[in-house]
Amino acid sequence: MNSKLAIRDLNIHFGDNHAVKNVAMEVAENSVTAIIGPSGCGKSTVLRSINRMHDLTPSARVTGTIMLDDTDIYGRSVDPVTIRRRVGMVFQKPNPFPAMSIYDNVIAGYKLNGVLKKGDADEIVESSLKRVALWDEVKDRLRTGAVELSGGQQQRLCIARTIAVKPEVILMDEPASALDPISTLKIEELIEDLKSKYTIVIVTHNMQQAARVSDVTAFFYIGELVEIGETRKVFTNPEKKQTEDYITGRFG
Ligand SMILES: Nc1ncnc2c1ncn2[C@@H]1O[C@H](COP(=O)(O)OP(=O)(O)OP(=O)(O)O)[C@@H](O)[C@H]1O
Repeated sequence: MNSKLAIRDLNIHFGDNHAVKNVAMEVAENSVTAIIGPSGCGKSTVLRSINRMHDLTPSARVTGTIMLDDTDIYGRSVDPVTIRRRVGMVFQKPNPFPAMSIYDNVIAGYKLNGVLKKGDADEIVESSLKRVALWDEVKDRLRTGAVELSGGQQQRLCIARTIAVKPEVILMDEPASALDPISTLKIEELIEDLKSKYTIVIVTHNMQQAARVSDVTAFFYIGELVEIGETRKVFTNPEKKQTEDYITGRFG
């Protein structure tokens, strides 16, 4: 397996709360890994550690190593901004910039980071929107506000904004949980399509979704990684009783 991410001895505290305990896992390049587990087990906390989002939370303390290829994400000389460019994130609630047009939302990452030539911007907007299958729906109204889109379209726009800056890894925190079934299906199809180019880690509460979209599933319980393996195996023949109890709906 060609590892894109290698997590070792990961511990995360919020003050006295030891939220993530001794986690070790690897994520293969161009794969989809689903993180599942009951509410509060640390799924989002692990996900956010992969692009150093906890840097923004004063009470958070992260120890251990997370290797992104050969880069230790928490290495002393590593700039978190560089990491966030390489590791993009999509949130539960679509969060386009409300004052910006569809067009400007797609290239927002460049606007914050410097100048972009008009021709290059046009090309990035078109290719990113095509990649998320939104181009045909919005190509005639690129200058209208992003908030005029439906929730599902907004989420695809946010994914377009994420991929526009050419990340290597995309983290998704319950990206479809605020969407209707048809929009959810579109996001799931998109995930399948995106993995040819990106490495994806997705947190989901929806076990059918985990089973549909992921190659590998990691089951967490009270801050610990209980089991990680090929999704088909985890769902049909888990190694641990806790995993089996969770996926069969006995708790959670
Ligand atoms: N910013 C924060 N400040 C303090 N504690 C936090 C913070 N974020 C998470 N925690 C704590 O870390 C633990 C794990 O939370 P986390 O959100 O990762 O769980 P989760 O599995 O993603 O839950 P859910 O499925 O409900 O979203 C919880 O005890 C939570 O209270």
